[in-house]
Amino acid sequence: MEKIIVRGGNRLNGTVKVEGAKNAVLPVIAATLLASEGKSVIHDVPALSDVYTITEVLRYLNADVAMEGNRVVVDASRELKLEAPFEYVRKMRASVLVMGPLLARKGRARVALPGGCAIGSRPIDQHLKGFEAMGASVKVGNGFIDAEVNGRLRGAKIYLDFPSVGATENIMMAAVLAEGTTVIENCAKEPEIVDLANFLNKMGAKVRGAGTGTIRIEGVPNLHGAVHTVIPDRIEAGTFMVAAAITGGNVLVQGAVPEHLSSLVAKLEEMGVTIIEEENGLRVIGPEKLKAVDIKTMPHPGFPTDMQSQMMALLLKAEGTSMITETVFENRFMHVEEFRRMNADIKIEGRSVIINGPCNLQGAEVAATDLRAAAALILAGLVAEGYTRVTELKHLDRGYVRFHQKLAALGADIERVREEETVWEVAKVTDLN
Ligand SMILES: CC(=O)N[C@H]1[C@@H](OP(=O)(O)OP(=O)(O)OC[C@H]2O[C@@H](n3ccc(=O)[nH]c3=O)[C@H](O)[C@@H]2O)O[C@H](CO)[C@@H](O)[C@@H]1O
Ligand SMILES: C=C(OP(=O)(O)O)C(=O)O
Repeated sequence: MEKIIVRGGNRLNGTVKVEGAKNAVLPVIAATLLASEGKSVIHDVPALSDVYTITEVLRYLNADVAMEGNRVVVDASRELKLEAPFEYVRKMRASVLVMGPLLARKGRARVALPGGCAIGSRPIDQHLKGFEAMGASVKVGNGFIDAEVNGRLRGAKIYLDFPSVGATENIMMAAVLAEGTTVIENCAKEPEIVDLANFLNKMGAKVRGAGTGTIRIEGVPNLHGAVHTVIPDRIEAGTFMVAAAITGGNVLVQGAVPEHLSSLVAKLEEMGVTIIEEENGLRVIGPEKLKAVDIKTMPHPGFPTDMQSQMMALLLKAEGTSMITETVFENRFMHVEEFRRMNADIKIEGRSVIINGPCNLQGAEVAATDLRAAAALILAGLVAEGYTRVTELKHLDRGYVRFHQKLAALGADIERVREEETVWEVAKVTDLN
C-alpha cells in the first residue's frame, strides 16, 4: 500500500509551477472526437490518472491517441465506436463527456451510467435534458444511457436548472454540429468552459458567450482537428496557495491566473494572508496568525467546491470560529472525520461545518476519501505535530502531478513510500471479497 508521510512544522518557501488544468483537459480531449478530419494537438496536458483514463476511452472508441510528455495528439477521423463501458465511467465520471461529441458526430451514443461517488449522487439529468431538447431520444436501462437521433441534432433553447459544468460542456459539444442555433441559459461560467469554447472555435465551431450565463452555438456541418494549450489548473494553484498560507511560508505559485482565483484570493486576504500579483503568478505570504472566516461554495465566480476541503484544513489553524457551507455537492464532508483523527475541533451541522480554531493538530494515520480530501489531509499534515500518514493515494493521483515532490522542493518534510501490506490488511481484503 502506498502512503504519503509528512512531518509537520516546516515553513514552505520558493517557487512552484502549476500544471495544465485537469478539468479543462478532460472535456478538451473528449471534444477531439468531434473532428472528422485532421489531428488535434493538445499542449500542457498534466500526467494524471484521469488523463490516462480519458485517452483510454478514446482509444476504445477507435481514435488514434499518442502521448508524448505533456502533449497529446488525437486523430479521430476513423470510424468511431459508440459505446463507453462501465469500467471507464466507474474510474472517472468525466468519461460521460464523450456522449455529446458521439451523439453530434455519429447520431448515437451509449454510455454506462456513472452512478454516485464519495462527494454526492451526481445525476446527469441536465445533460440528458439538453440532448432531448435537441431532438435525441434518450433511454436509460441495464446500467446504460442510450441516446439516438434521426439525422442531425437540431438547435434548441435549453435552460439548465443548475449551472452544471458537465451539462454545459456536454450540451455545448453536442450543439456545435447541430442544425441551427442552440442557446444554453443559466449555464456554467467556469474558466474551463471558456477554454473548451476556445478549443471548439479553433476546430471550426461557432460558440459565443462562454464565461457568461448564456452561451449561443451556431451549428456547423463538420469540424477539424486543432492545436490548443490548456489553461493552468486553478485548483492545483489554489492548493499550493493554501500550503504557503498554512505554513506561514512565502511561495510564488507560477502560472496562477488571478482572474480565475478571485474568490479564493479574497478569502485568503480576509484571513490575513498577503497575496502579490507578480508577472508570472501569485506570491503568497502566510501570516503568523490566521483569522477565522465563513465560506459558502457556489458555482463560478463563487467560491469553488473543489477548494472546500483545502480551505477547511487552513481554517483549522485560524483563530476563532469559522463556518463552511457546501451548496454544490450534498456529501462533500467525508474528510471531516479524518480531520477529527488529527485532533480537529470540528462538527457537521446539516450542509455546514463549524470549526473552532486554532486546533492543536496531531499527526495520525488518515485515509483520503476523494481527490481534494487527499490534498487537504496532506496540507493539515504540514502543520500537525509529528507524522501524518495519508493512504488511498489513488484519489490524489487523479488530480495532482508529483504533489509530494513539489511540496518537498518547497521545504516540506514529506515522502511517498510503498509499504508491504500487513497480514491483517491482507486478511481484511480477503474477507471483503
Ligand atoms: C471533471 C470536472 O470538470 N469536474 C468538476 C465539475 O464536475 P461536474 O461537471 O460533475 O459538476 P456539475 O457542475 O455538473 O455538478 C454540480 C451540481 O449539479 C448537480 N447536477 C449536475 C448535473 C446534472 O445533470 N444534474 C445535477 O443535479 C450535481 O449533482 C452537483 O450537485 O464541476 C464541479 C463543480 O464545480 C467540480 O467540483 C468538479 O471538479
Ligand atoms: C470533484 C472533482 O473532480 P471530478 O468531477 O472529476 O470527480 C475535483 O476535481 O475536485
